[in-house]
Amino acid sequence: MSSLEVSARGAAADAITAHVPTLVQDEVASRIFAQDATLWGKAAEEEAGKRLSWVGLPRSSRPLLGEIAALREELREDGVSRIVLCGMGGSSLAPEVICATAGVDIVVLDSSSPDVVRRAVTTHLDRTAVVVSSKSGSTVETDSQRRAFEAAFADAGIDATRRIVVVTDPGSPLDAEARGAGYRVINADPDVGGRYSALTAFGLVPSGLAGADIGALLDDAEAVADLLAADDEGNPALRLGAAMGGTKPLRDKLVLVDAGTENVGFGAWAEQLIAESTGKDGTGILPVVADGEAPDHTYEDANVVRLVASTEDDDVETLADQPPRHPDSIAAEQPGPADETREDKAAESGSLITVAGTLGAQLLLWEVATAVAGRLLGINPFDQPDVESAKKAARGLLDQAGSSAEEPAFVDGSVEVRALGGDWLGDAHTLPGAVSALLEQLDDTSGYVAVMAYLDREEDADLEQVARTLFDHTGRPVTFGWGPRFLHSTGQYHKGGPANGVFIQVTADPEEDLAVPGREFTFGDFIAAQAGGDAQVLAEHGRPVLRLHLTNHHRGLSQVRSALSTSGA
Ligand SMILES: O=P(O)(O)OC[C@H]1O[C@](O)(CO)[C@@H](O)[C@@H]1O
Repeated sequence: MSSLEVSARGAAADAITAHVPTLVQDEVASRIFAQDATLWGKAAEEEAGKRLSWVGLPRSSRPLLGEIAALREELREDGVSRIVLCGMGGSSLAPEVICATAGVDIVVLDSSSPDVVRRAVTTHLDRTAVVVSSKSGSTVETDSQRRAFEAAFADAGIDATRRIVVVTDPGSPLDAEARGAGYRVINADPDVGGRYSALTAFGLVPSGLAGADIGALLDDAEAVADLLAADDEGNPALRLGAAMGGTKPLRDKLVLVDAGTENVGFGAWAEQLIAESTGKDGTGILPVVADGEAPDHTYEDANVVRLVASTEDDDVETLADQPPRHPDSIAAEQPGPADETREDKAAESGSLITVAGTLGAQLLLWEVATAVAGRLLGINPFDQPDVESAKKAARGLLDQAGSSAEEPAFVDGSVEVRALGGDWLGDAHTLPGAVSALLEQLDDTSGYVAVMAYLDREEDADLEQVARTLFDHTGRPVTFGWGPRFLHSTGQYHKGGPANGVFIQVTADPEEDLAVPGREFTFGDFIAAQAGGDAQVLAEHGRPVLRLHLTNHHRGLSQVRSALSTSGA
């Protein structure tokens, strides 16, 4: 059995029938693996020309294995048993999934919350090593986190050159600075973009140091490389890409449901790959990492992906076994009412894709499929033009650090309420009323709700449940992102994708602020500027944004959870 299987039903299967023959005829798969930059149009050619090296990583990354193993041994001999990874988006999402799937511990620090950073730098520092990962070397979150660790190691009398490992592109600002500081530096392949970097040093170094079997990961990816490069109608990546980007009308909400996959937290990694690759020029695919069952998502623009366990071969047919669907064969395929399951019903009315495969195989599968979907959508899957706008706005607000935020529309208990992006608030004067006013802006055939919580994803984890209650109430897809982590994932889509999102932002004063050594701003200034900057840019794009700021963390959070969970939502 191949370690990679895909099947599709409903609109997704029709998209496969409609597009795969042409993709095969145009030799798209083999051209991707030949790093042909012309596949996405003239405007994308320059960027694509330096962003396709990921197709060779299962082989080209192998020299890293020995270096990482030796470094892991050296650190263990130095008493290290805790690995902290400082990195955003593509510099941390893959190690998070790789380690969770391998069952090894790693602390992923992808927050600028003072309370979160303080916890990371003050816990078991004596047995901690830190991987600082940044492709550009200029991501402010990662730079600030590094500074905090450097200060902590210095205060503890620990030699940072023995405890800080840097992963960055050759020649980045961080590359020179880290080498100058005497840190171990491992350069990554510069011709791979962040969200495609799972099998580069960005994915492998932190995961290997944490104890994951990264050799097996590369083996699993290599085992399917030829299958994914084949100009063949059975190619799972051509089929998944067609199913993702080729439905007609476009089903642009890709609902990722964990239906038993062994790849823990896979949706969080796929979310950045898909949202940041496709969400631009007013189009794109919005990943919706959903809890619950596939059949819950029956809205017309849903394309549901069931991520099943590799061993479930009775539920999944390799597409090579499933003849391309022909319109008059569709009726014959439908199971009779008697033996219809909820899945069948979902498939008939909607669009259902089932994917199984080892993590290594799926990392490569989804990278190829996203590139194929990008071609069908007519966008450049390798740039992220709108991310910079939020970073620029945040920098502008940082320059005004300390100045008070604009006055709230009103305060309800421990929550300051602000409404941006239009005068949709009306006469609402309570938190539930403001939530109702925002949800009235939601288009009931194409809209989505994005909850963006600049809070502590460990301590405040149960807030994520509001995604389900808002979905139950609105019947529309709801995404939940922790800030600023989501800014490097769905953030691009929110600003560059279709203008049909409504946004709920939750921020809070920190328990205690934390200085960023060597900077005029604190972590508290920074995360507030990131939230303010993103809200500002969303509003400038005409998106309605409800900003909720907790003046008392516990009481405010309880009010927000209630307002987003009651039927009044
Ligand atoms: O690895 P870097 O350069 O720090 O960038 C982190 C992330 O930020 C982005 O550049 C923008 O979100 C992502 O594409 C990238 O994965």
